[in-house]
Amino acid sequence: MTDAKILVIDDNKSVLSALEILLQFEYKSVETLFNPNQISSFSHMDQIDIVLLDMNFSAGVNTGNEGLYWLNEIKKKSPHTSVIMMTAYGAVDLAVKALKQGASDFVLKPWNNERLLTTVKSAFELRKSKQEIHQLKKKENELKQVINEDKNFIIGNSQALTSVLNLVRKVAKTDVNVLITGENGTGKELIARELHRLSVRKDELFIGVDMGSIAENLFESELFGHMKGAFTDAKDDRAGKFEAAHQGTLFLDEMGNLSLQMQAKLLSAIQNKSVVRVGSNKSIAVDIRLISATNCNLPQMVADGLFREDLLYRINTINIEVPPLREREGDILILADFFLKKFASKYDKQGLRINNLAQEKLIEYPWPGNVRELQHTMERAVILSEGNVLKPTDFLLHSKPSQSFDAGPATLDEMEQQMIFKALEQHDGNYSAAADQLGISRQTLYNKMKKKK
Ligand SMILES: Nc1ncnc2c1ncn2[C@@H]1O[C@H](COP(=O)(O)OP(=O)(O)OP(=O)(O)O)[C@@H](O)[C@H]1O
Repeated sequence: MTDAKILVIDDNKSVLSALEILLQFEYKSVETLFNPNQISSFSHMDQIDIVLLDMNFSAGVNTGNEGLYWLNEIKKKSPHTSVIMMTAYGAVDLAVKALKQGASDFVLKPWNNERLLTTVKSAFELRKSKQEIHQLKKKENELKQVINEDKNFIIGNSQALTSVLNLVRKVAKTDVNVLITGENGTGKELIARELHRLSVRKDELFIGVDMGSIAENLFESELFGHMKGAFTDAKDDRAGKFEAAHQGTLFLDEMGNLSLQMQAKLLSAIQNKSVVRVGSNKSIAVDIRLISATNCNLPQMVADGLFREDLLYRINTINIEVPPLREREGDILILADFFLKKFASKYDKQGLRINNLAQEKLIEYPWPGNVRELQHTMERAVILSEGNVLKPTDFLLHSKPSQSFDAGPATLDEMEQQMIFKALEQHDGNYSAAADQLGISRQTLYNKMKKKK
């Protein structure tokens, strides 16, 4: 017995009882209505899976208009209920009209029992898959909301940041490709998320890809996807980041870290607005808004033969330069206060404040690691704080080695961070040079920085 609810509506009582008997053998619940006027007061239409609806109710009238009218009323009450129209006058144009208005099928009277049961069965299958799609869409939307959640409060009111945000507002509504440049930790990803949040694509996904951390041999599979069996670890068909971002925004971070070979593949996908999964030969169209970011000087890299000019041209329709924190002096204390409150609440240390001397220290410091460094500095100060007032000695700042190393790092992690900041500072934020000095790969350095985000 199928767990479905059927409603039969017909002004002919013998039709009602014949259908009731027939359907009761197959379906768990069969209800009948003799008068279509009862449809308006029928309280649980949204729980009915299938309605079998007569097209002609008033005796002697066979235009089918009453049926179409009631079809409409049912759909208004419960859009996902499947309605099968029944008529003794098998006019094709009427059937077409009913189907156009949302009926799922058509049955001619007198009906053939077997055919009618098959029609009801298919209508029920259709109703089930529609319900599933509806549920999936609902889940998808909920997921999208969670994923796109407002992680991004852009804090600060310096002139430099205000100009950036004005540009962001202007550019967000368009679909042009944007390149965001600026030192590490200045807030480039936050700006990219803001562009997405203010765009027409805001209800779709924002997919971020860290180009610096993708190994060369996995590049194509990560970005364009793969087919099952395309390589040893390809256990299933998988969509890449481009496909995942379809209709949304694709954010490619650390663009300066791509080899020339990766650049060529990327350019081709951007130009063709399509991707081919590894192991397939079918091209899949993708509609994405592309935002890229880098801390490298790409025009200089073009001049040095390290970056393709045609790719730079493609990704850089509009350039948004995020200034370093030392050029946004007005933002330092506002950000410090923001992070102070955030971590005070996280570590249950409400009521903390920064004294004047410490505030001066924060303002004077050049913040080579920018906002990210300020964030870590505040977190550490909050964790280690003993009283309610944070003093200069509570802030361990790395650009003055004598100070910071004399004070001594609190943990191994801290020491690692100090060394990383110091190396980055010595090499003007150049990851490769800093990694060389530290004796680790650029990717490892990168992961260690990101781990602290
Ligand atoms: N104006 C801001 N307001 C609040 N938080 C900020 C701001 N700018 C940056 N942050 C925070 O600082 C951290 C670093 O920012 P983000 O990752 O956007 O920088 P980035 O320039 O993309 O860094 P990278 O170049 O290393 O990828 C994040 O935790 C971010 O939330």
